[in-house]
Amino acid sequence: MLASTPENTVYYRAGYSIGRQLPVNDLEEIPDKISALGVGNLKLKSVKGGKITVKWNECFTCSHFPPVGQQLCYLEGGLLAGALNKLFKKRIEVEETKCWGTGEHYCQMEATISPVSGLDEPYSFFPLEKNNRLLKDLTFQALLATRSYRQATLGSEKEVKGFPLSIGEAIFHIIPLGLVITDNQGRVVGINKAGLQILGITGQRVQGRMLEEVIPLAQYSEIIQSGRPRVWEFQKTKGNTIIVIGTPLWIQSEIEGVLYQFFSDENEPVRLLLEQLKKVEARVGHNPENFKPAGCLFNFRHIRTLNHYFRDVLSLAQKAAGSNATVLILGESGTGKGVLAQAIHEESPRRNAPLIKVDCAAIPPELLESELFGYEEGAFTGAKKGGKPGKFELAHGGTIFLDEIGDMPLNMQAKLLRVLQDKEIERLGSTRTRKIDVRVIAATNKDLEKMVHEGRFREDLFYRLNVVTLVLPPLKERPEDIPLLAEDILQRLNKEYGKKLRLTPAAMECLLSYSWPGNVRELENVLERAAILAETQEIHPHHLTIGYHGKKKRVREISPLYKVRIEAEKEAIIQALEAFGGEKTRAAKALGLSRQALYTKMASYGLLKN
Ligand SMILES: Nc1ncnc2c1ncn2[C@@H]1O[C@H](COP(=O)(O)OP(=O)(O)OP(=O)(O)O)[C@@H](O)[C@H]1O
Repeated sequence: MLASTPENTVYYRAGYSIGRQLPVNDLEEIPDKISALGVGNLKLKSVKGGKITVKWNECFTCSHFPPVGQQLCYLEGGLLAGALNKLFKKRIEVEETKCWGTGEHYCQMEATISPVSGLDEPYSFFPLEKNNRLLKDLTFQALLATRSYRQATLGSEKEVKGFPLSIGEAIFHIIPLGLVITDNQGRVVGINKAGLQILGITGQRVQGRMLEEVIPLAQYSEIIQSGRPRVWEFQKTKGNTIIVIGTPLWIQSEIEGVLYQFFSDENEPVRLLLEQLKKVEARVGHNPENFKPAGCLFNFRHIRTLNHYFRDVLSLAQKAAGSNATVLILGESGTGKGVLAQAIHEESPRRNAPLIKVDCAAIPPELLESELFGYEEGAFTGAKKGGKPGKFELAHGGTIFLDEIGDMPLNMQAKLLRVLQDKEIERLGSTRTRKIDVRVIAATNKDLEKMVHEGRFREDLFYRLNVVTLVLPPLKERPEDIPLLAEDILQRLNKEYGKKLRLTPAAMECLLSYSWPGNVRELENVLERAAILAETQEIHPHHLTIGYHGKKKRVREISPLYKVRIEAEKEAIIQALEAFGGEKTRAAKALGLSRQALYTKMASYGLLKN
């Protein structure tokens, strides 16, 4: 392999990951696609058997260096290996056979294609799909490191020779992203300078310390166990949010360690990258049971309110978080019951263990028992080989969030009660009991007391759950929070859409005059829609498509007819696209337009993503 030291490996792998995401359909395309990233000019020199030779003129990394007597172009080698792997779906090794850094006039890379096929993806750093802008941004980030190196070392040859680190090490330290490498026991093997700076631990000795001491909420065991990259974020005590991407470092078929890259969320390409990652994770259903969506942890700081009653509820919740007490959260749909459950878990001593969500209303009653308690192999037709652990087992040591508990069938309520009393479960089809240590948070928008009176909810279970009860007020009872929430939501949307939207006083008036039957969720939806509709930086009342039933008074302002027509057209296009899952041909047909006419209108209304 081209990269020989751990630091060079990091660089090679970053290139590999980017290369793998280039949209290439045949070998001839690869030189152009890589050249377009701004890393030099590539030409295919020869293709013989399983060997492909590429000439690399003006290679970015080494064309800026005086000859230093060693190979340098790890990022470039990785890029080529990644792109070839994508094309051939086979393991590729790239060797740098000539390099400017060793005095040649161009770099030459030789790629060897393994005869064994299979979609080999050992370095899955950045699952970005086909987003070219991000690819370029990331390549650029990596290139910045080289440039910094050049600035640090250019001058005299003596200076380069006198540089105390290997080139790879130098890059590792100069790269403007925080990097930490751990071994497979979670011990820190290396941390670069940006890393020390971002974490604010400059000067302290971290080498050899456990990762948790360096990066809070570190998820190294999950990465080692699953072999998959993870993304999460944490908040510095005073300061911005830090986003961490942890990637397993495979050496042959063993995970030898984990590379953590971390960034501050102020960095635009990084924020975009994170969003992309979240979308990919959501689409592939990555770890669907885990209620900790990467980068979206709610804690008490995120739940802001000016309402006295709600403040009291939050203060009780915060006290309860420190204990093991069962919590029952009541409130209308969309008031933030799920958000509060997350905040309680995050504030509790169990925060480093899983928070597992079970939506009791969404799981068919006949499956609920096996979902909650798991099953043994052969327990029923179609049971998975080896059996399956239930949510209670998965939540061991952590918290289980039983959402929509009011929808749990009576027979399951009896079984749940037994589990809560005995603190042990039995998988379906098994006689073995397993001890479980799980904290329970339950939530519902139903009137449980009424259900108890009507015999639809077990009284004993109700009292078992009703240890600490938190009742969330609907938004209409805390209108003073609307500006606060709107501001938070707009801030997030502005980041998401790259806009600087603000509400006009009339629009704010509109929000305040509405009764919000769908609570905070509805407010989020209304603002998200407005963010798409707004053609300037201002959100006006006519951008707020507020549900008719909840209106306290008329909110639409009188507008010139041409504006009304434009808004109506825009609205119809959005609706049609939503109805056909974004399929433009079908949406165009339903709207009585040609596909081209639809594109033109979408472009003029700012509905085309760049
Ligand atoms: N205080 C808050 N600040 C910011 N966003 C919030 C807040 N409360 C709720 N939200 C947002 O409102 C939406 C609904 O919240 P959540 O799912 O927690 O409500 P819920 O009461 O559990 O709803 P349901 O009963 O329908 O499951 C979420 O998208 C959440 O991000």
